[in-house]
Amino acid sequence: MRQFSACIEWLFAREGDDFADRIRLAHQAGLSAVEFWRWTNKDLDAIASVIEETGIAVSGIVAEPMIALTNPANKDAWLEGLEASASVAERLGAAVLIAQAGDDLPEFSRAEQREALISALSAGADILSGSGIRLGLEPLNTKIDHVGYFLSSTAEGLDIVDEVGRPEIGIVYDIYHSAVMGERTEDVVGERADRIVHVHVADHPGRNDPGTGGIDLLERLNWLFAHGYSGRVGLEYRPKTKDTEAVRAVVTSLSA
Ligand SMILES: O=C(O)C(=O)CO
Repeated sequence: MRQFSACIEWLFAREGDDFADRIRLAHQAGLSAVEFWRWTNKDLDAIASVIEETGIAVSGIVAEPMIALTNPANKDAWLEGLEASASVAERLGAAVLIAQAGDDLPEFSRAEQREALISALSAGADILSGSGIRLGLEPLNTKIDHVGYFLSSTAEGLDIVDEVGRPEIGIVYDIYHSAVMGERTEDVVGERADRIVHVHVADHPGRNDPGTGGIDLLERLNWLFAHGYSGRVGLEYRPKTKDTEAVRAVVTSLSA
């Protein structure tokens, strides 16, 4: 059965609720996993205790600090943060850490930035080795949400992952970002679905609930699972309503 993970930065975010409350709501809605972005701004004790209470899983968190890996000067600070992020992931049972490449920096050539990225990720693989945690580099769209970001191409992200050549390093494939960039999943992923550590979905336009826009999300998910992806589907969208039933309907509509 396809497993879903609610991104509680947006889902179940009701006024006055803290993140522990959002996790409880996700559990009540029948979700088996949640994910969130930064961990340094969260009450980790409260989160750990609600995970214990509900039995829900944390699928992934973001590796901090979120500094540009495209800048070689950031490597040491990022690696130090990665160690701390991996400890938090271990504590919460999260198998995925998300890495963002950072902006395309005018003071460096594209080749220099790619080199910096590969060097940071390779050293990051040493830190994660044996932990069971995989780090996913996330391509993002540069047309709407992340103008100026270095990595908007899924194929280039996969090339970088292949150049690093370590099982600990993969990509997060966000179908929304990919579709906004005009990519077709089968063209850009090809035979490399096993390098995807996590998938995100949202519809376009609006980055709202699947079914509110024009992306063929179910077909793309079906293709990914048929071609070797076996992880969770992260519901990372801005919900149009705060209605739990709407989340359930999304899960049903994207289930195999
Ligand atoms: O920052 C974004 O837009 C993301 O997709 C984070 O996962």
